[in-house]
Amino acid sequence: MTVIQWYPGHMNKAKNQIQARLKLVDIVLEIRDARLPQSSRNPLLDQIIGNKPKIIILNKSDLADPKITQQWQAYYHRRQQPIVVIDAQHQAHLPMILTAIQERLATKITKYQASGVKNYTIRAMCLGIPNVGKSTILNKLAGKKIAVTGNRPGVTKNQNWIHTSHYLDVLDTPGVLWPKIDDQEVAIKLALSGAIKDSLLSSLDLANFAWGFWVQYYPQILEARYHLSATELNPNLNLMFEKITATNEAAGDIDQQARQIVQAVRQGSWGRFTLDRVTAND
Ligand SMILES: Nc1nc2c(ncn2[C@@H]2O[C@H](COP(=O)(O)OP(=O)(O)OP(=O)(O)O)[C@@H](O)[C@H]2O)c(=O)[nH]1
Repeated sequence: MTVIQWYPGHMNKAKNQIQARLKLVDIVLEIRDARLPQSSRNPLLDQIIGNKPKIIILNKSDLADPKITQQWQAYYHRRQQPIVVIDAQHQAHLPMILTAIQERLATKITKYQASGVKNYTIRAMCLGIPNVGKSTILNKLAGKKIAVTGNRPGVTKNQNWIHTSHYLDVLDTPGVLWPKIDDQEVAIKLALSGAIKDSLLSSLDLANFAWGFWVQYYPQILEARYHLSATELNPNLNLMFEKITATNEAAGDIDQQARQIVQAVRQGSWGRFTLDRVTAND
């Protein structure tokens, strides 16, 4: 996982690099974490890419709550925003990206075909915040391990095209944008999913948030894991420490317990989860 120290100068540099490369492509693949369909995006991205066609790829779907992923798919369908849900570790999921590109660029492709161009190439680039799986997706598209380099601030790279086995070329240099973390809740969600460094937030804050969230959305997991009855479960973690310390996995002082909770969430020991929710008004 890479964590970038993000300053306004860096942001501008990344923006300029991405904008320069945008001119080379027909379509943007915006990679997000399926556990955080909203928090793992940089809201500036749409401003940066303007009218360029875009497909959202919700990656790491194997870690997300499948019911909520379906709700997010419906949410973006309602907005006519193409979206693909994948687990990039599975090669078999990748054709879904190609299909979505074909659909999104159908008019362009039809034009090529009508004018007799047989060997047309569609060019794409991946964009996203750190750790969402950009390199993994590029490697899978390439069908081999390639040296993927993000546009780290201050580093100028030559870009190469990855020729996939189809009519699609993808830039081997993904655009990296820092997430918008001026909101404490977004920062906590990103830290719980491993997108930003632990040291940016206290484990206790993370554990408190996780506990409250699980009590609300996944209570059965906590009940089973910490041998609690439904009536014992309290959303306030401070009131629960004594009870959960009785289980092996959450022993030690409060800080230690908090760290264990965060680790358990990250490792998936608290099950699959989605921290961003579609609300009734969406
Ligand atoms: N479970 C799961 N893990 C994934 C998936 N895709 C990527 N990963 C893992 O997530 C971590 C980050 O993946 P990368 O491909 O390095 O992410 P990136 O966006 O290129 O990250 P930066 O280089 O920090 O910008 C790695 O440990 C991957 O193995 C997925 O679909 N499911």
